[in-house]
This record gives sequence, structure tokens and C-alpha cells, in this order.
Amino acid sequence: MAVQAESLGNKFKIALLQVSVGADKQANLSLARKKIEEAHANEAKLVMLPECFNCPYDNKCFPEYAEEVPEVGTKLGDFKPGSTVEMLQNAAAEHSLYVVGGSIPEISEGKVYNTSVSVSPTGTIVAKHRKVHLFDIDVPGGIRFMESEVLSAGNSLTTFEVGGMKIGVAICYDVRFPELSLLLSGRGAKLLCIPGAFNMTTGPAHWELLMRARALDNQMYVAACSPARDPDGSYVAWGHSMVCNPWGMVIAEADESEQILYSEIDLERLSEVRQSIPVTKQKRSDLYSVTVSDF
Ligand SMILES: O=C(O)CCC(=O)C(=O)O
Repeated sequence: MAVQAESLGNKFKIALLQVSVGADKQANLSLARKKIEEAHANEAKLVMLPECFNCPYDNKCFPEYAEEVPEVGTKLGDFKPGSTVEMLQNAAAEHSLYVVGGSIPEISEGKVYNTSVSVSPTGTIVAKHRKVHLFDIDVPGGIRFMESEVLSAGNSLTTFEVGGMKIGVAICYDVRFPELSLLLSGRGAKLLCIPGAFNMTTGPAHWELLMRARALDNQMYVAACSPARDPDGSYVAWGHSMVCNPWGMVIAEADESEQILYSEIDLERLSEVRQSIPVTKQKRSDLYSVTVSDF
């Protein structure tokens, strides 16, 4: 029987599946499925996969690996057998848990997006986020990556509801834009899920700092899930999946190897932090505000 959203309660366990990702899509999917099963056996109620968990993080691969992704509301059994999304729906339903499905390359009307789907414990699609900020950077002596050469950007912000609490979804580079998480938290998100894949240049410098900053700015939980590091890959991921609490502290952190990172979301702790330092109530909205076009 499916877990009802309400049963997550004020404290629940989440699992970040820091999986290895290789060129074999079916192997990536089997590994993801196996790790979801393991996290379920360890009582996780929500699991998250990394950015691009079914495909190497490489512009050359995105169009080739891209699949269609159904809209929010699509139920178990109503989408393509054998697809990545169907695997996520089956896994969520079989184990009665929420799956934040990392991200995958999505093809839609000739465009390719970096898209995250989230699935409820009944296997219904509850969120679909297309990466809003494309990762285009050029750091001399470090890394150059231009997602915009291949990918198109999404145009909306994403939350979904779990038993009265909201969860926000953003993908990797999206975390660098503080207005986005501010708006998600303004919409009620208490947990921000970020499938991501920082690299060996920006990872050590910015990954933890950004995750902690977003958690502290918004007094929310931030959970960021990376692929495991493959030193021989064309893109070497930093790893270090982590969970930060509303006080801005790292409460769980992986190293670079393949592993499942467990952590607890404690909504009482979140309320305590928000009551003791009530920055949201103290904002000078008479002086400034941030708005968004799709709200
Ligand atoms: O912002 C960064 O440094 C890394 C971002 C990234 O790798 C991505 O958006 O996929």
C-alpha cells in the first residue's frame, strides 16, 4: 500500500543516491533502481538521484540519450514502458516513497532540456523542472562548459507538495541564483532538492558554500545530490552530496565515491530557527522585493 503523504510527519529520512554514471544507459538505470531499493530497505521516505543520472554529463551525449518526459499528473502505467521515467514511477510505487529523479536529458519539440521529474509513492509525476539557468562558464585554466550549445532553458520554477509541506526543485547551476531559492521558499518550500554535478574547479571552491548559503538565506533544508566521481570521465564530478539544515550547517556529507547519504529532515528544528531569527518577517518589503513572472 502506498505511504500517504501525511505519514512523513515532522521528521523523516531522506537518501541521496550518489551513483556512478557511465556510458551504458541501461546499467545506469539498473544501478539507480537498485539504490532506490536499498534506500527503501533503510527506511528512507524520499530519495534523490543526481543530475544526469542516466547519461554522461557531456554535450555530445545529451541529444543521443534524450527521452520524452511526461507532464505532471501522469500516472503509473500511462507512460512509455522501458523509459527512464517509467523506471522511476515503478520504483517509487514499488517501494512507496517519493523519488526526486535527479535529471535526465529531455527531448521536446526538437529541443533538449535538462529535466528533473519527481514521483509520488503511487507512481504519479508530481513535479517536472527544466533547468532554468544553463551552465555556461569559462574559467581560464579551469573549466569551460557551454550547455547552451545543446540545451534549451526551462521557464518556470518548481515545487511539489508532500503532506502539507512543500519541496522545491532546482538543478545544479540554478543554485547560483539566490532569487530562485528565495522565491521557492516564499512559495512555501521547506526543503530544496538540488540534483547537481559540480566539477573539480568549482566544486572545492563553491559547492558547500552555495548549499549552506541557500539553506541559511531561506532557513530551509537544502539537499544536493551529485554523481560519484569518475576520474576518467570527460567531466569529473566533485561528488560530496550533502544536506544542510536551516541553521546553515552541513548535517550530512558524502566523499567522492559511490554511496548513499542518509539524513533527517526535522520540521520542528526548521520552525525553531525561523522563530528565533525571524528574518522573513523582518524583510523590508516596503523597500525591496523579488518577483517572478510565472507566479
Ligand atoms: O556552477 C557550477 O560551478 C557547476 C554547475 C554545473 O555543473 C551544472 O549546472 O551542471
